[in-house]
Amino acid sequence: MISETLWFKDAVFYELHVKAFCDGNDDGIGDFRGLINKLDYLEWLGVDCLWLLPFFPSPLRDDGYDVADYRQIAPDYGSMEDLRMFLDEAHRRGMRVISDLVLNHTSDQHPWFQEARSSPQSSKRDYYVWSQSNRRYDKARIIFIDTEKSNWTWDPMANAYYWHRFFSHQPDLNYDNPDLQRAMLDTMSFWLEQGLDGFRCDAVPYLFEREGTICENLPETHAYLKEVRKRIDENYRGRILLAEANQWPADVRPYFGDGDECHMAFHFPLMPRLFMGVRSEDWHPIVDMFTHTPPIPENCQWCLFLRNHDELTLEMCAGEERDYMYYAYARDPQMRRNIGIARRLAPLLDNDRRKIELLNSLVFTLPGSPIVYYGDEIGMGDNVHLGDRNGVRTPMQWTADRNGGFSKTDPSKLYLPAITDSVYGFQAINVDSQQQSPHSLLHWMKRMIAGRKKYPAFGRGTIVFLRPQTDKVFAYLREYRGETLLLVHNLAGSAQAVELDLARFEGAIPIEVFGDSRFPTIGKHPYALSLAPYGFYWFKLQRTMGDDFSYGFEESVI
Ligand SMILES: OC[C@H]1O[C@H](O[C@H]2O[C@H](CO)[C@@H](O)[C@H](O)[C@H]2O)[C@H](O)[C@@H](O)[C@@H]1O
Ligand SMILES: [Ca+2]
Repeated sequence: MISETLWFKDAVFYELHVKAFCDGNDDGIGDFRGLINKLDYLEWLGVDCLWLLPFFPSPLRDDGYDVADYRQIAPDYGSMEDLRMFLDEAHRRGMRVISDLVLNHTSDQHPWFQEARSSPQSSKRDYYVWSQSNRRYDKARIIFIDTEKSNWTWDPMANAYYWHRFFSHQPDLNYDNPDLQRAMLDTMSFWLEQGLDGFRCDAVPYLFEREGTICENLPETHAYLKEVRKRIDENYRGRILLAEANQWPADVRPYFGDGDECHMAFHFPLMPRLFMGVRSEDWHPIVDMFTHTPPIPENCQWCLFLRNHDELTLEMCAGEERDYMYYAYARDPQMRRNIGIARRLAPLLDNDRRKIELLNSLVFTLPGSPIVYYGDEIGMGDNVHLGDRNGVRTPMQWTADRNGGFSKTDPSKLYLPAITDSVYGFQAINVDSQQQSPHSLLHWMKRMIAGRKKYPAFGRGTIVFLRPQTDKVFAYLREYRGETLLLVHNLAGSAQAVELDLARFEGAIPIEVFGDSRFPTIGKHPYALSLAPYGFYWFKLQRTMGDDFSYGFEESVI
């Protein structure tokens, strides 16, 4: 029996920013009331869990990742009552909701920091990391290299330097302080009591600092996360922790612990390799990444994504690979941010519907749970001229009406301008028109979400990569409790013929799952398929009488 506490292994996630989704009071900023009005849409789409970006009071110098109060809601987004109503309505529709938990740092406007800087005697002084020297921890890299010159900033009021891994207005919290540790655990409980189903734990590798190390992934961080998990297991079973650790898989693996730390973690390095694989028409970069991915405990899951609210990060790409990604996907320097590319999915893929479907098919069928970034289900565009990462955070496009149906306010009052260009503007790309067209990308995404949810093997199964002669055809098997799926993707922009060694499945009938059509029975000889440019198949291998499907080939559990 599938355990309900492992729901996240079968779930399709959907990431959204409250402020960007729907404006319920027409002041130009999205809010919980607006979001409630759109829950029917999300239920219709079929997603299982919403991930909300930070919705707490904030000076918004890092779009809410600079938290000024951990226990309130930013007034622009609504009240606590609105949040509770939203959670009830989401839960009533069978959807779960997780939010960001910004553990590593606060805004410099947080009362803790204001108090801490005011006096060395303040009870909050030790909540932050202070020094008289800016040379400590000098092995730690600077993450936002496009804006920051140092991880230390001098505070004239405190008469000391304070430590920050991100923007200088985001002082790092000091996890060596037991009171701070407790305060953050209590913050977590506070939101779980309101009904949240878990957290995306922002920037988890950086919680502790130790001299002589790079100050990432330290044992102390894992010990603290185990405490966090313990509190969840003891009091909030079924809620989850999703680690945001932009690291190599071997360094992310410890965030799962022995199944006693985070339930999920993003697979950051896989993401650019999916784009590389399609651009170079070669499955090797993708499969290589899985060979670098250690097995994880059975009660854990990877989170797979194509795009999110940040730049398409290239932190986990070495020199040549990074150069290739910039060359392939961001020739215009305006598209680059920090170490990455600030573009949405559709423009990255030249708005080529075939490539958009192909890449989505990969994140929906490789081991892990997929996350869809709001707007990517309709192929929304971006605006590279907006600062920071704002170009991919513009208002959701609902209709062809004023402001794309996001808000009735004067367009000049929107928190960010809506996309209006002739290709991606809301007049051309919106939910309303795509809902009316059965062949739209939106309907296709809905069908794919439903298709994935029919087969537990996607969320729970083993994977075996087939190695066809051609580099252009990426094929693999997913297997779970006797259910075998065969996935075949043509990474090339030209039609391909392929022969797959499926002799072990002799007698089985591949059923193409979207059309429910039977393909020729698998025989002793290589199985021949032809694929359209960027085409792909999802097959269920249907047994015939007497098949036991015990193949004896090596299975890799990822
Ligand atoms: O709160 C600071 C930042 O935290 C997350 O950052 C992550 O995104 C960065 C890219 O923008 C990435 O380089 C870093 O490794 C991550 O921790 C959050 O997603 C950001 O929006 C936020 O600015
Ligand atoms: Ca509003």
